[in-house]
Amino acid sequence: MMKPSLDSVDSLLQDLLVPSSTSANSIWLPPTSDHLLPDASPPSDDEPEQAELFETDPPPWELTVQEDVRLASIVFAKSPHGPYDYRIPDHLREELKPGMRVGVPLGHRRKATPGWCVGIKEGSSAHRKLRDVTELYDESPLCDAALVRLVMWMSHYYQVPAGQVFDTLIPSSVRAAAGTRQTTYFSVSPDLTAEQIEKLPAKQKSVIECLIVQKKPMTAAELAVTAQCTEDPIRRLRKKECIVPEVRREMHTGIRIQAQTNDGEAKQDFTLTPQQTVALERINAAIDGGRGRTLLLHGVTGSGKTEVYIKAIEHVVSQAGSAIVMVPEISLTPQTRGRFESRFDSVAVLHSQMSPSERHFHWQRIRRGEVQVVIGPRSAVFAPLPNLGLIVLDEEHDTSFKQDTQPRYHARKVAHARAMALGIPLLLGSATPSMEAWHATQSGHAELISMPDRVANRPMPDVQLIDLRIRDERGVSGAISRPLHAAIEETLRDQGQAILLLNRRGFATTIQCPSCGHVVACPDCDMPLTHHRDGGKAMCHYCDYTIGTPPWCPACRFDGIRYGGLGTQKLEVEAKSKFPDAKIARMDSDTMKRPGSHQRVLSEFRSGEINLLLGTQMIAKGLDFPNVLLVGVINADSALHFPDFRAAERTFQLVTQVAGRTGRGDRGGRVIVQTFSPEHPAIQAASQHDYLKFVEGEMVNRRKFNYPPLGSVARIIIRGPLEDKTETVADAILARLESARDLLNAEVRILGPAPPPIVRLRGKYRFHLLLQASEAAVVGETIRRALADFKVDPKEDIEYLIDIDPMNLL
Ligand SMILES: Nc1ncnc2c1ncn2[C@@H]1O[C@H](COP(=O)(O)OP(=O)(O)OP(=O)(O)O)[C@@H](O)[C@H]1O
Ligand SMILES: [Zn+2]
Repeated sequence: MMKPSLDSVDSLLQDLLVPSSTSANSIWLPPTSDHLLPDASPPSDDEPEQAELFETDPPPWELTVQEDVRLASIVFAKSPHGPYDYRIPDHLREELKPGMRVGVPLGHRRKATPGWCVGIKEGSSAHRKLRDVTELYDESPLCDAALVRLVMWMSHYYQVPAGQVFDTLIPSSVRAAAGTRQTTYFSVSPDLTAEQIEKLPAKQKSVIECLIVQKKPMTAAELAVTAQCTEDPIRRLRKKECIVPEVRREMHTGIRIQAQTNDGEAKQDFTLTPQQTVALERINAAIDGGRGRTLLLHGVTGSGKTEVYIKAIEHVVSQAGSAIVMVPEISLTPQTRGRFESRFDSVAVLHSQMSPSERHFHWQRIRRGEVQVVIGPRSAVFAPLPNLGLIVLDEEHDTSFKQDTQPRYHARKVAHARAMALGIPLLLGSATPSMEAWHATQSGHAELISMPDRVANRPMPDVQLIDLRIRDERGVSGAISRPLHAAIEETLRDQGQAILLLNRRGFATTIQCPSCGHVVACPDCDMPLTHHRDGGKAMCHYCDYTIGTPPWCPACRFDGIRYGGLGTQKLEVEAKSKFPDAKIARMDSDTMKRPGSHQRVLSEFRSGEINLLLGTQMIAKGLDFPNVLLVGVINADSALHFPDFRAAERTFQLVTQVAGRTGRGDRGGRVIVQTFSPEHPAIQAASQHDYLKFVEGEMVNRRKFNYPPLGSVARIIIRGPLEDKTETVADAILARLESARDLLNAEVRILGPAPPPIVRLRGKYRFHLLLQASEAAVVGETIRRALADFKVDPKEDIEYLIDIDPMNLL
């Protein structure tokens, strides 16, 4: 039998799902297909070909009967990935639907292989050897037809097996039915006659009468209590088939919807500002328009975007619709939750600290249509709301919306695909829109809505740049410069609150021997270890490798080893000694490990128990505290010199966002930014609150090199335990990419293979290749062609990963 031709599968999908538009940026193009999958059958080259042994063609008189078979396309998470066709046996004909899990024979495997049904069609098995679907694992589909199409689109676009996308889309807690148990209910057999009942022994008779009176199926335990008997008569009735069992899967009663949370912020409802009113009108018009479109709400920090989202969702809910709101995980603060929970009857908040049964419970509620608003991080984009009317992506520029493991999807991109397929608006919101979103507004793929002013006529805070190259500015010791020191003192004196940003955790970021120069590094990643004061640990921030901090140099035994570089722990020590009366809290991923720690610190900050909050970018986003009179940025350049074309964009966003945490009340606010590069355009623009100036300048840089959003980039990472073997595979991939490019006559620039900035990670050597072209489809097709049947010898333990639209080039 023939192997399915990948080319044909591929080009079909390509035609179906990615319209070959000539528009500049296919990032914004929707999947638009109602179709499902092309024909294919599982590979069987490892099986003896039946045709060689027998005559398999059916005799002509059987052909007509065979025309009428129903086929299911099945995909798998592990190789081979499918889709392959299977015959649906008669007893599953009515039950099996796309979006369900099945078990099918695959190759020589003894046990049924689990897979997902992605399509059903009528067909003929006359000329093909088809095997049957043997198991059906779900009673109803785990995702509807629209989500199945989204899976197929993601699989195609991100070049990930559809089975793996399903496993991402449907949480494992749902697949495992976490928090449920099977219960057997009994009802009276319909065949049981009154005469037969009369003849039953007394106990059994009373059980039957019980069931008749109650008019509903009951469990054995319930029956025993109601009929006041042991379980023995029930067992006997069951054996005689006088009562029939029915197994149901039910949620534990133990799971409760989490109590509504709030950090103490008073409930609000205000009249909208004129800018908010206009924004809302335009969003509502899009909701009513019934077409898929993207809107970018560019509102400066403190312009009241959240209120606009809430009002727009109220509009959706008033028409019996529902909405998804995605926020960076870190903005899932009690404040955000509280604002939504106080305005809607039923909100489901999804977050990473949920237990599997909680997650499953919410998923079921969402699917049953009991939830109006789902709030969560990027994975909320898959929430199975039945009447979805709006998707909101708040802080759309945030890098946490890109998943950094397979499938490496971006929530913005997937949300766009889902919204367009459903014909509903996608609302992106940010004070510092990503270059991608901005470009979309400039190229006509998204509508721009601006809110250039803060609510209540509040001014943007003044920003003062401190040039750290000048000794007088820098101050004598420590990380807090003289002017910042004075400003903190003044703020504390005025009973105000201050926020200090330092985007590095730990105490010291390098541990180096001043005698021989040895730097203590991770044996698996070659990156310097960070010294953490609590517990005296030296940790790798890339793989969590941890040792006790060495008291002397491991290389030359010199005992004056030095801790260099500055982390939040060290800043905390400095702040405590410089401001002994201040109540200081540190917020970074080390102090925020325990569930609820976030909420605790933020409530204490709101109540004023804490007046100096310092931390990593965690404190830079979304927080809205009116009494914050000062924001200090300890080192604005920390992200500026990364080898990444987005370094300037990230710096601009971080500084603008953290600066935006002040001046949000009636008492005003100011910002002090310490930097070694005060003249850098990103820092200049951030200090002037000038987004337009920044994007315009940055767009020129991007255009020069055809970087996103003007072109499209993909990255292939090759990793393995031996450097030279890994490089050989990388070279082989390069050769294939080049010939695919030539074959397709595609204009694709291929860079590398080269070692990325992180040369070694978790003990694996790494190489990467970058592909660039003006259209995503061209990059994607080149990779698909090149790697369709590329296999690495499994003995060598070398992997390659495809990252479409990478957000991180380390
Ligand atoms: N129309 C209004 N009148 C008065 N206050 C308002 C109005 N709309 C919103 N606010 C308040 O203004 C503050 C800022 O709003 P919000 O937090 O939504 O800003 P934002 O645009 O999301 O800012 P950021 O991008 O910094 O997170 C909040 O305290 C909010 O309650
Ligand atoms: Zn490491």
